[in-house]
Amino acid sequence: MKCKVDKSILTGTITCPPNKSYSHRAIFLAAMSDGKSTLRNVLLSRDTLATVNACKTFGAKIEINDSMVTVESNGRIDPQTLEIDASNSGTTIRISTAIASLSDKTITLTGDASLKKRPMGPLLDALKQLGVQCTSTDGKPPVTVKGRADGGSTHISGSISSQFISALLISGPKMKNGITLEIEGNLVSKPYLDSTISTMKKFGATVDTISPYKKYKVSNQEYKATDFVVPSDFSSMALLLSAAVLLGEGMSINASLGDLPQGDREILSYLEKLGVKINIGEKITVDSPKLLNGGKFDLSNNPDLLPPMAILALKTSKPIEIYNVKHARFKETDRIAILAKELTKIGVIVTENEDGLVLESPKVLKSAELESSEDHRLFMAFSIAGMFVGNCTITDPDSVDVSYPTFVEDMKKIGANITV
Ligand SMILES: O=C(O)C1=C[C@@H](OP(=O)(O)O)[C@@H](O)[C@H](O)C1
Ligand SMILES: C=C(OP(=O)(O)O)C(=O)O
Repeated sequence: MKCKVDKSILTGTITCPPNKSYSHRAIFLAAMSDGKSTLRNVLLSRDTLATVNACKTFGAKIEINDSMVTVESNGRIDPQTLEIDASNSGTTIRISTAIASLSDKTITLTGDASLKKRPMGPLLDALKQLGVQCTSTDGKPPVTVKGRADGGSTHISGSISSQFISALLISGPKMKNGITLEIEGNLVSKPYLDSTISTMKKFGATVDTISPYKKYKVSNQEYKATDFVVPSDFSSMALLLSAAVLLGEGMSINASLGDLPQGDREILSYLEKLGVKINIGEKITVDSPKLLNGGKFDLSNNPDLLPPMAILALKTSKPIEIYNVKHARFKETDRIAILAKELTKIGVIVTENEDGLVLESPKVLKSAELESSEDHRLFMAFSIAGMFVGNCTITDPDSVDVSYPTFVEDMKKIGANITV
């Protein structure tokens, strides 16, 4: 499927969707807690519904009423079926794989064509050290695990994904010996570990940080059912902020920021460095210069900011250099390669490096068909870029149901010329 986008001026208020990462965590931890948890402002998307289905498989009773989700559980992991389909969600399959290893049944975990290309090896190697039998398809899904994970000491590479570590921390309290986890090399996407530990704390579990992002100890302990409010999602907001910078005239963003840590809040400092003034009041607005400053950006901690940062090259006076984000190649797609190829089509001057991109403003803007390869963040970024260039076609609009199902209708309400 494709959609057409044309030059647009965005005016009015748009509401940022709930945070996908915290929605996943709250559902998983509630499913591991004895009692009833009430989760509010939960993101309901293809990814988080995959987590709901996984948790129902683990034995939790889950009811969804608009954005309020109630989860009832006895806290035990008792798989009702022997297969979990995580659809397009890396977070779901990584965390579900560790939780599934808490039972003594052989559980298969799989996903869609994109997910079947995403690495699982480091997590499986770490689980084997904890007494779990694991198989994979050349290090990728479908994978199988057979517990019961007793726990103990394990080590894992941090160079590909923080989700492997989040998965082990989350399942640690349920292992009779707890876990001591050592992370080898430099951990990518560090802030997501802070999100994991913060959410675990909300559900009554403590993590002993022996050395931040290097070594953790989690003792055997019970999760406690609780009420949880999901904040707005800075990863999605980054796309709306880039839209405001490129297309906004009187555009504002509604968001409930909360106080839970979000690594992608860094988008605010990156935009300030580019010369954009951010106004955070009842709503969020931006004052953008005609041309941005350019600059160098280490996105090791913020891989999902790559698409919204890359399209800002459409109006930069100096190059935007993005580096230290090789792990963006292991998302729904190889985002570095696709951004390089597709943004070149509309005139952006792109140099692709192994760990990032150098992007210079177009000399001449060119309309084109941009292929998002069913990657939700690429579709949204390319749509915004297409509204700046004009007369573009963008493939795979349905991909947004993964993280921002109302993106097209919300954007149209503030003036986006986008026709699916
Ligand atoms: O833990 C999470 O919720 C996520 C972690 C990040 O992945 P990596 O840790 O694999 O970089 C991020 O890209 C993803 O969108 C969500
Ligand atoms: C990569 C993403 O999520 P996941 O890893 O959960 O698929 C994303 O939301 O961009």
